[in-house]
Amino acid sequence: MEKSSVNKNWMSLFKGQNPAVIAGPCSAETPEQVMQIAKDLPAEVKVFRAGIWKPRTRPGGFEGVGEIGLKWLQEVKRETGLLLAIEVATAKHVQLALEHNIDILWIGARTTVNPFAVQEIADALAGTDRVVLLKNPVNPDLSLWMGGLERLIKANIKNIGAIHRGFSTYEKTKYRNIPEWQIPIDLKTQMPDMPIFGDPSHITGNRDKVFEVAQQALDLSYDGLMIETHCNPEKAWSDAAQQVTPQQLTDIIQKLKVRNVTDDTADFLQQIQAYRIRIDDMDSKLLDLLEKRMSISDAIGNLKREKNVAVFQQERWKYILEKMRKEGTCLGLSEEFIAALYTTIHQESIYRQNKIINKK
Ligand SMILES: C=C(O[C@@H]1C=C(C(=O)O)C=C[C@H]1O)C(=O)O
Repeated sequence: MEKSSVNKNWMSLFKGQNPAVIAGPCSAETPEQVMQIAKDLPAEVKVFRAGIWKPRTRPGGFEGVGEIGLKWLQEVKRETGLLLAIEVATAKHVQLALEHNIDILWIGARTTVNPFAVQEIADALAGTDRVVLLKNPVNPDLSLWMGGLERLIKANIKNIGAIHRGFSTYEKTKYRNIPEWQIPIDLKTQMPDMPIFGDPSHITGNRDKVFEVAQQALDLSYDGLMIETHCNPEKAWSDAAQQVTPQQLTDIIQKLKVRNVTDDTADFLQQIQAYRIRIDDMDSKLLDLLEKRMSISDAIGNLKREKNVAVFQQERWKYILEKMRKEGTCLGLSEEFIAALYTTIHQESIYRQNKIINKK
């Protein structure tokens, strides 16, 4: 990965606003609609978004106004000075976006899943100085997300970034697309210079929850937010449930707390250092205990080998998981955490015993 070729300089488009906010309707509907929303947006917003071509899950829905909408957006830019952001999904979209001086082009989650499609767009944009943002793929696959970004980098597109819009699930959950925060955290770890935007509208699918997810994104030091905004959300031609009004967006931006990367005061540094020493000490003890537990599991593995007993013991595993769930929740630890922790421990334990039992 050519890490050094990613830069955040293009973030200056947001004129120092923190958080950087891209806002506007899910879809451009009419010239009046885009202009009204653009004019009503709070002054903190410097980039106007609107979908021109809409990839719908099933045919028959509103598929976007198409090319004509680009002229309406140009009018918005002329009148308000807002920069423009749209989604592109094909080389043709890219060509039209470039011709109409769109400043930020984003690649949607349904496109990111297809490396051929991302490559086609990267080729069409090769060497551009426009900003290109890539949404995460709909499925929780970090490599696919990174692979798309790498295709943009390889096409010598300098001004790039990622958008976290959450991941599809078959089950109904609290949100429309589950955030799986660990995936963008891993992306940040692997591509530290990559600017990342949160898309609370698509994660939540519900305007009442946009604030909480936007705040969570800022708590993780995201560089910006994309928030769908419409003057009459209930009547919107697409994504009616998740769009906020310009007034609601103003309230959200005012309420959001931007976290500092760190704090230089002696008081903070002293306190955090003291805590971290304790955590380091406990981590060493945890590892020591885990190693001791694995040694006992190895001994059980040897015993099973001698007596020809199966490695996986369903009843015992069920008992441990239940017991630890109960003890854990009494201690204020979440059930999910206990389940994930013990599943990992059990997997390793099984893996080691398997090796022992099959040793030549
Ligand atoms: C350690 C054992 O083997 C396996 C590993 C377990 C564990 O690590 O706790 C529990 C049950 C078995 O699936 C055992 O049989 O007790």
